[in-house]
Amino acid sequence: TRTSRPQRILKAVQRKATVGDPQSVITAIDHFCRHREWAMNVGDEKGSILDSVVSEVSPVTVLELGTYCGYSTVRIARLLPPGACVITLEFNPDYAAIARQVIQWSGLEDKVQLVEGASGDWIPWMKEHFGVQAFDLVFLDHWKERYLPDTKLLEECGLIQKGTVLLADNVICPGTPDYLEYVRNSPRYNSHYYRSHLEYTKAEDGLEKSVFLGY
Ligand SMILES: C[S@@+](CC[C@H](N)C(=O)[O-])C[C@H]1O[C@@H](n2cnc3c(N)ncnc32)[C@H](O)[C@@H]1O
Ligand SMILES: O=C(c1ccccc1)c1ccc(O)c(O)c1[N+](=O)[O-]
Ligand SMILES: [Mg+2]
Repeated sequence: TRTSRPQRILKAVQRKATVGDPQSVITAIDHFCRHREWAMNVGDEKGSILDSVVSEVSPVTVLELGTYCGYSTVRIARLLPPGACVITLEFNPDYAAIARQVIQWSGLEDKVQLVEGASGDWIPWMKEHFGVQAFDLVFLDHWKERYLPDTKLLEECGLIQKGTVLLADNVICPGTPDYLEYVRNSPRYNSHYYRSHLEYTKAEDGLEKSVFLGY
């Protein structure tokens, strides 16, 4: 086919959403993915859980691992107070290019720092390059086998401190068994499972929220 799925998602946003209205961008993507083509956004059902965790944490600095088209980036950024921001990492340049346009359409570009690159390469530079002391919230939603190594890397880099909240998508489907075992068995995390469904489907999935308790 001529266009990619992310390009078709962007078209749906440009056709159906209002510039500067993040909710209309979210609604347009969810409608497209539910009625036209499934896509791996966190979606509306798990997205509502994400919203409640963001509101509860009211973070100043958020790290998102895996941007794709920017759907969850917009969900997070629309809830951030002035001065707060989300740094989102995406290593696929085509996806990053679409996400920039989706984020721009939502009018939230001032609250978002989209970094084109791999989490493993960029996490060690977060302090130096972005002046981040520690993250208040990390949303893990990139390739599932990277959840555990990147969590350990964040710990080693001192980017996870007492009170930092990790929120992980897809802990059931496709599943992140090694990550789940780690956060649920570690004495340094307090974990809770939010049962839900794989985006736009009836399959079980859920989010795992893990609060770092400090060393
Ligand atoms: C499920 S999609 C993200 C969906 C997005 N969080 C949402 O809910 O709208 C996963 C994305 O992570 C990206 N990705 C996977 N591994 C990565 C890594 N190590 N560093 C940066 N991006 C990565 C993929 O290219 C893909 O776009
Ligand atoms: O891995 C997939 C996947 C596997 C196979 C086909 C399509 C997607 C997936 C499915 C649902 C998600 O919410 C998600 O974040 C991902 N992902 O790629 O990171
Ligand atoms: Mg996901």
